[in-house]
Amino acid sequence: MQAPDIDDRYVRMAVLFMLSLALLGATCATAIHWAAPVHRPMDLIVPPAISALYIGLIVALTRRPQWVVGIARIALVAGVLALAAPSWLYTLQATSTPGTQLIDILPPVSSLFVVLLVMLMIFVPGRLAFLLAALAWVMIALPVLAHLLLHREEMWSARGMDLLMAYGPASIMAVVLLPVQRGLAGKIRRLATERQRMEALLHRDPLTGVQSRLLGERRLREALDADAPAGVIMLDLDRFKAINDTYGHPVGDRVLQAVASGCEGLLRGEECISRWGGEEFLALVPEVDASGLLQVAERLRAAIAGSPVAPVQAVTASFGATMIQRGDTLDTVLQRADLALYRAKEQGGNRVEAAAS
Ligand SMILES: Nc1nc2c(ncn2[C@@H]2O[C@H](COP(=O)(O)OP(=O)(O)OP(=O)(O)O)[C@@H](O)[C@H]2O)c(=O)[nH]1
Repeated sequence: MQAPDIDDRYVRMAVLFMLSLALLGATCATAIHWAAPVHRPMDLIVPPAISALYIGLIVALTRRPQWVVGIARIALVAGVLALAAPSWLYTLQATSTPGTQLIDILPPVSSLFVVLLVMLMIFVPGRLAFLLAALAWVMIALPVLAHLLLHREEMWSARGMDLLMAYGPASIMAVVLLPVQRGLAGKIRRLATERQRMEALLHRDPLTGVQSRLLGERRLREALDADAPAGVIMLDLDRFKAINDTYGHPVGDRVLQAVASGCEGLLRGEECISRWGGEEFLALVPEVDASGLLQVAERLRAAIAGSPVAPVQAVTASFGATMIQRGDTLDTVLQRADLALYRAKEQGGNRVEAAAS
């Protein structure tokens, strides 16, 4: 069976809480039955046996948290059996012993039945949950309800009405409403996955596969906010229009892809490159000084110029590099890088220019 996809830690806490409560209930029942003047064999066996089992399950859960779903299911099966035994036994006793009323002798376990159904709906996947809920209802609720319907004076008593509500409408509500909640939870999970997918798409440039401008701007803002040295390099392919015009757009696309992946491959650690527009890219270089930044730019320039993309004979790019300065905004730092890039273009391209500080 597939484990439900809910937050693991929360589920473990909930199961531990449920087991502890059940243990407390079973221990109290054990003490009460031992102290009672009349000892029925079942009262002396079921509560201590359940207590021992739940102690074992709590120990197992603390040692092997990853077993949580299996442990919860064992607890559920034990719970069904522990609730079914008194239901049948006390009903038979009340029916067969004149003067004995079921509402007087049945232990106060009807609310536990509703809790059991809720846990079933949470921990058992798909249709099996409904099947088990129906089985639990037949094993636990049916004998009590049948007895009450056949003994109207018991049914109309306060305890009788309480049992009727718990084993009737309250149980049905749990079985009907929880799958609705489960469906909504599934929908929320699907939406979250879809959102992650959309975000991933927004963060990648579809043609080159490097970071999108959106993510690039976000990283640049983070660098502006951080109190650490960093620099940016704006690069623009030289005479790219001519490449498109001569060899066609598909070749131009291949050049962009080759340049992007080549540059990305040369960057290290936290350094990153984003496609800024058409044939323009922006590299962000954290933890660098001015001369280190120029070295990175020079490395990129040489790599592009040294790796022609067939059939294009020569691919080169111009670079404008600037350090991020105190008080810079996105606009001011980009403007400085742009001006430096413009100077590199003016001087014939295939060169790196540092921004005037
Ligand atoms: N193949 C291809 N071409 C693109 C893409 N985006 C923009 N371009 C082209 O890039 C060219 C940019 O031309 P320009 O701005 O004149 O730049 P340039 O020819 O490189 O000139 P300089 O920058 O001055 O060297 C245009 O022809 C655009 O159509 C793209 O995704 N794929």
